[in-house]
Amino acid sequence: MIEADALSKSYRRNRAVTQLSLRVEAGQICALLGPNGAGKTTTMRMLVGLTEPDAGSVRIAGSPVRLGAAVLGRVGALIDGPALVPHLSGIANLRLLWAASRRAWPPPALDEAVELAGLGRAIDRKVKGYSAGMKQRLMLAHAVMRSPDVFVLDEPATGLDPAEVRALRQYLAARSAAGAAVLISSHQLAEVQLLASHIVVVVGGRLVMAGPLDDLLADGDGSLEDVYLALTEGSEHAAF
Ligand SMILES: Nc1ncnc2c1ncn2[C@@H]1O[C@H](COP(=O)(O)OP(=O)(O)OP(=O)(O)O)[C@@H](O)[C@H]1O
Repeated sequence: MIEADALSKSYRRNRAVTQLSLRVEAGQICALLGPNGAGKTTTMRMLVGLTEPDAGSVRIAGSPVRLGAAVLGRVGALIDGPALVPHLSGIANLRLLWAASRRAWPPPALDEAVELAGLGRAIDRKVKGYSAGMKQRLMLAHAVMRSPDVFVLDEPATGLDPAEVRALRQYLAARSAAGAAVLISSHQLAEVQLLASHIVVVVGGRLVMAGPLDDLLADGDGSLEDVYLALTEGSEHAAF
């Protein structure tokens, strides 16, 4: 469903991503892992047309991706978050963001999205009174309310409490079981180990490992943290 081929992106002379290819098939939950500055967000932005690659290509469900491409209507993306309007309520913000799709309100999975966001009656309160976690949950609702079958989520669990993290994990597991392709970035390796079927590790903008989680864990003592730290050891500062 998600196919990225040889993506490269530089910011001035800083090579953020170099020749990166990855695949996420229907039914897979793929975790994109790497140290700070490894190029995860840049990669995800290229996958959904927010950043144009210098080289390489992206296809989703077989269609080339560029900003405004129709296929992006199938994608639930959480990257940097949409700009929220502080003086509008949570639900009014969702309505405003949905208006960009030029489809009739409400979106197909609005109820599910609002429930996942767990904002309760706060959905009708102004966003300027929201905590960081509440804003994150509203942005999550924005990503899922269109009932996407492709997910590109950059650190979606940031600011969520344990119950919300579990609800998100269960939601994504159910969606992937129903045939969705999910790509998620995270630094929470214990959570990733519970959620992901596949792992992609990037360091300094380059792919260092990709494959099924079970294969990755088979050689060690079963800890994703140990495997990940061995793969990325000494690289933390190389990315800066
Ligand atoms: N808009 C930008 N302008 C200039 N440099 C950028 C920009 N966005 C990212 N970079 C640089 O590109 C590299 C990759 O950054 P990116 O945000 O993709 O990494 P990341 O893996 O998502 O990091 P983190 O785990 O901290 O979120 C870094 O060196 C970063 O400083």
